[in-house]
Amino acid sequence: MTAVLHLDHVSLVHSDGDDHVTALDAVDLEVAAGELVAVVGPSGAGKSSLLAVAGALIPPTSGTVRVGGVDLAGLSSRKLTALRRERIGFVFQTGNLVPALTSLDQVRLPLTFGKVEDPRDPAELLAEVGMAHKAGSRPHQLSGGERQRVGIARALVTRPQVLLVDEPTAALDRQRSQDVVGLLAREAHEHGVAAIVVTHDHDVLHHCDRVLEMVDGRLSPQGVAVG
Ligand SMILES: Nc1ncnc2c1ncn2[C@@H]1O[C@H](COP(=O)(O)OP(=O)(O)OP(=O)(O)O)[C@@H](O)[C@H]1O
Repeated sequence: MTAVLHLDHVSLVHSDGDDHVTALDAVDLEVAAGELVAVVGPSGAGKSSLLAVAGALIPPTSGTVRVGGVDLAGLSSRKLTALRRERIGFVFQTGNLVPALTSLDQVRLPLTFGKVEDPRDPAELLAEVGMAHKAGSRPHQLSGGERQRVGIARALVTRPQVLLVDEPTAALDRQRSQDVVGLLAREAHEHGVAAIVVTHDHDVLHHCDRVLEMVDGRLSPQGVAVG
């Protein structure tokens, strides 16, 4: 399998005056096209930092991040913005939808920021995530699970190579959590997306192809002590 997302010895140190916090400590990670990787771990372990670095939102302090073979360190801020828009999809805890927009317009939104080669059809995508019947609804008319589905469709409309998902089930009951993570797995597998989902929810891990654990900024296969 081809790895789409490569992190090679990535460290991230947050500095605040004389205070230094190592959020990521020499992280190596490869995620292949069509693979859903779960990252679990205690609060403050560095999981959000991992998504921020993998998603080209924060440059690492050291190490290399490559998306689709492109080393992010070599890119201007304009090129980084374009790469984020075209190749990376983000899904946040609560869906992060725009209050005034209908579900269909939420999914169209990423296509209005600039030219996208070969986007997916927003209406078809909405149907694929089981939300065609709510195409005209606004976020306040949707349940938490429905908002997440719309947020997932929005993240996928540009056909990203990489999908980064932060705690998608935090606000959901058990059944909806299963449905949402099952949907993420299906989308990753069927559309060849390299996906990472950060979660505290151990009930959804069976949907994922691999489970990694982050402790004190270090990443290891779940159940393996970090030394
Ligand atoms: N901007 C920042 N400045 C300073 N320290 C930061 C900053 N962002 C994160 N940190 C620190 O880096 C470490 C990792 O934080 P991060 O948010 O990545 O953890 P997390 O695993 O996502 O936690 P949670 O599960 O609570 O969301 C923590 O010690 C945190 O306090």
